[in-house]
Amino acid sequence: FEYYNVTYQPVQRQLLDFKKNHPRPIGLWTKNAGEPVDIRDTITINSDQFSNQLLIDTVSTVVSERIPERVATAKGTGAFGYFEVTHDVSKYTYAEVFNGVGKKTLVVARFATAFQNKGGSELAREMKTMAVKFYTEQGNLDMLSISIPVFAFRDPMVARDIVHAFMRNPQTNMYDLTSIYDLVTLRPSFVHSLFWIMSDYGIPDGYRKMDTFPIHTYELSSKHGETYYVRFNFRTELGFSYLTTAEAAAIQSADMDYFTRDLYNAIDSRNYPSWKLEMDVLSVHDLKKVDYNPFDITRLWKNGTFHTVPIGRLVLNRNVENQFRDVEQAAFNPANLVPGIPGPVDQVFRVERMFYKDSQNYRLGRNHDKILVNMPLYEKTYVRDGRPPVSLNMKNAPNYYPNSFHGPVPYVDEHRPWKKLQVLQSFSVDLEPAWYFYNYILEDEAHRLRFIANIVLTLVPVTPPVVQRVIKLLHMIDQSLSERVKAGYEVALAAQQAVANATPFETMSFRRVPSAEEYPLHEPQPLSMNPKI
Ligand code: HEM
Repeated sequence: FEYYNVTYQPVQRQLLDFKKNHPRPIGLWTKNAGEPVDIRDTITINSDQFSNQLLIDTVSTVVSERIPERVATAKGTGAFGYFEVTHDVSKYTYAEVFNGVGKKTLVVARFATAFQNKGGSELAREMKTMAVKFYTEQGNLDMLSISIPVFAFRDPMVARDIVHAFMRNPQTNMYDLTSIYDLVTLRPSFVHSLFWIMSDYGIPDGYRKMDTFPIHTYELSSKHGETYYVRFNFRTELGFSYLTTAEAAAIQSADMDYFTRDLYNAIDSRNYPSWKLEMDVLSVHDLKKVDYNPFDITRLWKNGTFHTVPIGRLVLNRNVENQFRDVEQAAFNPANLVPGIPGPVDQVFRVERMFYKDSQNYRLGRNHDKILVNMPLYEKTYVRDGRPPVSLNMKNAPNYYPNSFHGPVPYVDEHRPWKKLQVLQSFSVDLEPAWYFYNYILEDEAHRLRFIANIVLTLVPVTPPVVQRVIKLLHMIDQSLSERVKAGYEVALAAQQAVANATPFETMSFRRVPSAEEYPLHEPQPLSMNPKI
């Protein structure tokens, strides 16, 4: 391998690496049913194509390679790794995965950017995500987390509207800032998360360098029957770092896959990305004292009302070998919980419990839990049949419950809490968290300026009545913020106008090749009137 150039990035030399690891062809090529391929079948021009099974296999499989992309977080990548318990948290939960310092659990993690389609840009200013599936001895625990600590809404009814407004316009097929700001001003619960996105937290410098937050307030139970309410945080051990809008734009012009590249290269070079997992804790006693709703996923918990407990480390140390098999087919479901973690109690979670399954049934099929990457370490169910994969389909075991013939039996979880908190939420929107964010979470004037510049930049293409509503909403949050955004917006608009005036738009034909247009066969026909339009 004289041509093996070690200065290539790992992503660029994957094929060379494969060849290095396999000095000879990996075997005989076969048709789909296993018959070895004769070399004369590989070229089909002027042959009896209908008798060529290789051709039929090839074309019929390539045309059906695609499955629906995820409706959100379609553009992503993933890796395997492990979670190691570093602190004793048995006081809070009896979940095996978090018990026993030094204990390691295999995980698969998927990273994505929220609203891009599969081929989209990772440099977009939007939420990034990390979903982790812990293959625990008590079943899969899935934690879905996002790169900012608050969510956009707490009424699940708007889940569809955020997907529609933040993704492509049905006519123009373009991302449309007008629809985004329109929805934000009509549903002001969005504004707090939008503020986080408009700040430096909106474009982290790659997946490795972002903190992520599972958002919901989870109920935990201890083996002594105590209940705790916690918010988990994954804190990157590399330290959070971000890209400015200008830096991101510069990178994007050359590399829309910057985050994927960075993650793959780092893992391949053994710079394993890692996060500390910790939790902010409120006891039932604390819960009664707080003057805010700790289950509201659009707001932060107030400093001084909770304490933080470290749990362990997440380390990603193995790139996946096949993205489709292990990442595209991965089905993360926040309802996949384990004993000791009864899970979130808010109303958004209740809807997630129902509809992640729905999305995965649609995307991957009803038996998605039997796809290799989703299979738990141990599983015995009464689920049978349906579209493949069916795995062993429980072979000849009894297929109904209860039965008296030794099919799988339930156990008694002695520590399971017998009370369930019922959380009621109010519809009113509190703008104080957004005010607090602008004045206190943005740590200095320089960050505030970048934040304002990012808002201004995104307002320029928005239709003026919606801009007015944005300014009004900002005014209700903080008067000086709205004045600064308004002033910046007017300057940006004037600058844009000046540029437009200086360079009048001209159309020019660059056609170099003859085309049918130049040799019309018939006069253009008027479009027939379609009564349905
Ligand atoms: C009613 C509320 C919600 C709905 C309807 C919803 C819907 C969805 C859907 C349909 C997917 C694609 C799932 C798939 O096909 O595999 C998804 C992915 C995701 N969602 Fe949500 N979501 C909701 C709330 C949340 C919340 C509160 C979080 C915060 C942690 C969240 C974080 C994520 C993440 C991290 C992914 C990516 C999973 C992956 O990488 O495969 N979602 N969501």
